[in-house]
Amino acid sequence: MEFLPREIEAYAEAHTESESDLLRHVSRETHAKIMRPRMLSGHAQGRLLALFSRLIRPRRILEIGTYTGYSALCLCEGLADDGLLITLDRNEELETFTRSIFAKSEFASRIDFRIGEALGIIATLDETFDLVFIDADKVNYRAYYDLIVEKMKPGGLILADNVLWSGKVADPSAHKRDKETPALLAFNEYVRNDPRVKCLLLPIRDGIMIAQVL
Ligand SMILES: C[S@@+](CC[C@H](N)C(=O)[O-])C[C@H]1O[C@@H](n2cnc3c(N)ncnc32)[C@H](O)[C@@H]1O
Repeated sequence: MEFLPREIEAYAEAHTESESDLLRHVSRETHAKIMRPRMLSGHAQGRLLALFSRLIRPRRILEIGTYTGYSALCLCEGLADDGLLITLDRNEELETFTRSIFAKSEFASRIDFRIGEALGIIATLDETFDLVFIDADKVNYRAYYDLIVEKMKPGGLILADNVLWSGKVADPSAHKRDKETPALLAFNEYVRNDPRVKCLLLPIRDGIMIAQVL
């Protein structure tokens, strides 16, 4: 499914800050060589992630679901001078490709890329975060959120991608067709009712839940 009519997407992108040469390279190489390139955040969403990061100037960012590094590089754009981004992915087959992308970046020394199951790694992190991007397996979103919300600095942002799941969350006939839709329905409801945060479900691309921790 296209998230937006193609001509609208093209118009919006034409009136949005361009991608850097490195981000264009990541996108091109991912589409040419890697399975499921649709998972990559892409131009408009990447610019939004970069904007959030530049507004917050985070010292610590956590990303759950690195894939080929596109969104990680966008999130790094606002890092404070002594800032660090930790990014996690369980797919060992992507490691060499993604490390080679990070090595080309001005942020290479400030990216801590870890391979493994996200739940296990997050539980070991003894950090507090200013910005978190959840973009891994949808069935674990609630578990990631619960682990992370306790590790957030006041005012910090938790962003969760794909919370509209191609519109299935708003289509009752689709609610039982896969395991992701009920998990995302429960996640969106949980965040909406969580007194620890203020939230906005932003219907850009596949939907981003934005939760600001009080
Ligand atoms: C949608 S992609 C991430 C895209 C990337 N954030 C971007 O915007 O360019 C999801 C990634 O999460 C990883 N993933 C899925 N389940 C995971 C888990 N339980 N632990 C760690 N990584 C996981 C997958 O291997 C995949 O690379």
